[in-house]
Amino acid sequence: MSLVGSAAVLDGAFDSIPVIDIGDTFTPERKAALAHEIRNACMNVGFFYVTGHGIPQETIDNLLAVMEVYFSLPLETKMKLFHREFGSSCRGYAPLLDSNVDPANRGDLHEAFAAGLEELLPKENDEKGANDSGMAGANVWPSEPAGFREACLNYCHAATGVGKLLFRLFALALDLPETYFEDKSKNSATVMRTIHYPPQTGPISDDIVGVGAHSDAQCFTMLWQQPGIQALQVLNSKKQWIDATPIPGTLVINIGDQLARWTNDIFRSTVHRATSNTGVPRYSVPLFFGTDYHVPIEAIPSCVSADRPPKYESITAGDYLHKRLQEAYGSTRPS
Ligand SMILES: O=C(O)CCC(=O)C(=O)O
Ligand SMILES: [Fe+2]
Repeated sequence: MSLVGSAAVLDGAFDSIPVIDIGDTFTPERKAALAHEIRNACMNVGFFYVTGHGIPQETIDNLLAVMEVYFSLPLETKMKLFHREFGSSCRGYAPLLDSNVDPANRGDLHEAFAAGLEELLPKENDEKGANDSGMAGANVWPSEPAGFREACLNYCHAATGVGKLLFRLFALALDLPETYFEDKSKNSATVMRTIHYPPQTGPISDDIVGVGAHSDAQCFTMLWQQPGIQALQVLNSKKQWIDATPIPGTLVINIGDQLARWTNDIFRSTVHRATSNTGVPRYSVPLFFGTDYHVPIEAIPSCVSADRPPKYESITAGDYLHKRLQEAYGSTRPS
């Protein structure tokens, strides 16, 4: 069935999130079968877990270990890299209640540290800062704990490899050449956020939650979430919150608003939130994958028909992201 035809029958009334093994992409047949599974997940749910992603457990364990130490540092130490000093929420430290993605919320009850992809051995002339424009710029790194930068970058490099594979599978899922997104995401605006949610107890309140109901702004997100702690929930078309229970060894992938725009909403950018009242801290690590700053986001022809005309105006990825970050960080009411 055509993409537009399939979209008409899938209604987003899911009650579970599919698990897809991406470990075997060695033959064109296997890739095509995987792309089909991914297409269904993106059209009906907008979320799926992946197994077989190949990120070594040691890389994840090392990252969690440095995150725990980093977030336990005194606030004034972390505030030395306050992201508002650099004018980019994609770099540096964001304290509790700094962002607010849901206007009905009082602020997002988490603190985070953000960085982009860079080589482990810093280059003398880093082209990234020059090329990424407002989306990124050079990273900033805390001087403690030792090994923080290496642990973050090791994870970021491994996860970016998975992201590149997913971009290829998304292209196949959209009946496009496998490399469709490759030249559009060369200098990709990958942003990694390490997040700490402090312990919250009592009933879940919509007034102050870990991260309020939102959809993600970039093309797609790859999330590592701490095993054993339920927090992430995904909204279906019946307005029910479906738990995205952590499954050890998996990553959670979700479509963001830019890919929804590319696909004329055939791929769903599904609203989600994270909140936990377990009384223990929680850590998670989303990586947001986008295209390069000047790439125009406009409906892919296979996602358009006479019955489904383009829903969105063309906008560059950079301008779009800039607007969304203003909304999330500009409307913060810190108390
Ligand atoms: O921490 C989580 O489980 C989700 C985080 C999230 O949705 C985000 O950062 O966009
Ligand atoms: Fe999100």
